[in-house]
Amino acid sequence: MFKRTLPEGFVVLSRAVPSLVIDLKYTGSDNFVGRPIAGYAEDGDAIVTQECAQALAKIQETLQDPHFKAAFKVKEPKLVILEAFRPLMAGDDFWAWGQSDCQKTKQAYYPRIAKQDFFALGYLARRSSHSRGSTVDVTIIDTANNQTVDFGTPFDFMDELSHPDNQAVSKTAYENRQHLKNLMAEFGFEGIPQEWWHFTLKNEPFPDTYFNFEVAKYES
Ligand SMILES: C[C@@H](N)C(=O)N[C@H](C)C(=O)O
Ligand SMILES: [Zn+2]
Repeated sequence: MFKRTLPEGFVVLSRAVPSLVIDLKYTGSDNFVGRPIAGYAEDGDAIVTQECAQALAKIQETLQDPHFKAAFKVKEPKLVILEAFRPLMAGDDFWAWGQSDCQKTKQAYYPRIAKQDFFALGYLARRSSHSRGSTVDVTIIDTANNQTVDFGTPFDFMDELSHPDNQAVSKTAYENRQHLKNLMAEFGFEGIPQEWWHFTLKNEPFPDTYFNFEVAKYES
């Protein structure tokens, strides 16, 4: 039987750090395009570099610290991975969708901007840092009550309100974003000005390489 293997240096996140919650959005239709994205199998694994997985393990552990539980006002916090490695072919799919006329997700994901502008405004990249394997999109859930921490906007809401430093969100959401940024920074991740959920490992192992293998089920 055919067994898929990952390129050297990459790991399946659910095996490397079983305590994380994995909820990849681009394997299905619950996303800003409204359908699965090219390069993602329905049962695709979250994939990252070894270095990224190690840092995420430490973040998940540190989230259990009373300081962070109090900061986020949660009892049993878990880091949720919404997006991890993204193949280049997905970037091409996003680009083609951005040029198309389909507007079925506009109200939910980009009510105040045109989707053609996502790339210029920095909400989406055709050659994304995700394709280098050390970038993740995250949120936090309290598994004691299944409530997601309030970060002010839904994931992938393409709007100024999602800018981490936007002060038009509630004080709680603004502070939660700052706590998340600090937690991620403690383990080497850096965010971007447009999205509170998007972080790249600064010391990434493949800073100049963009990969194009599928997000599928992998044996190792
Ligand atoms: C689309 C969003 N989840 C994201 O990751 N945006 C950044 C800018 C990217 O595409 O690299
Ligand atoms: Zn991202």
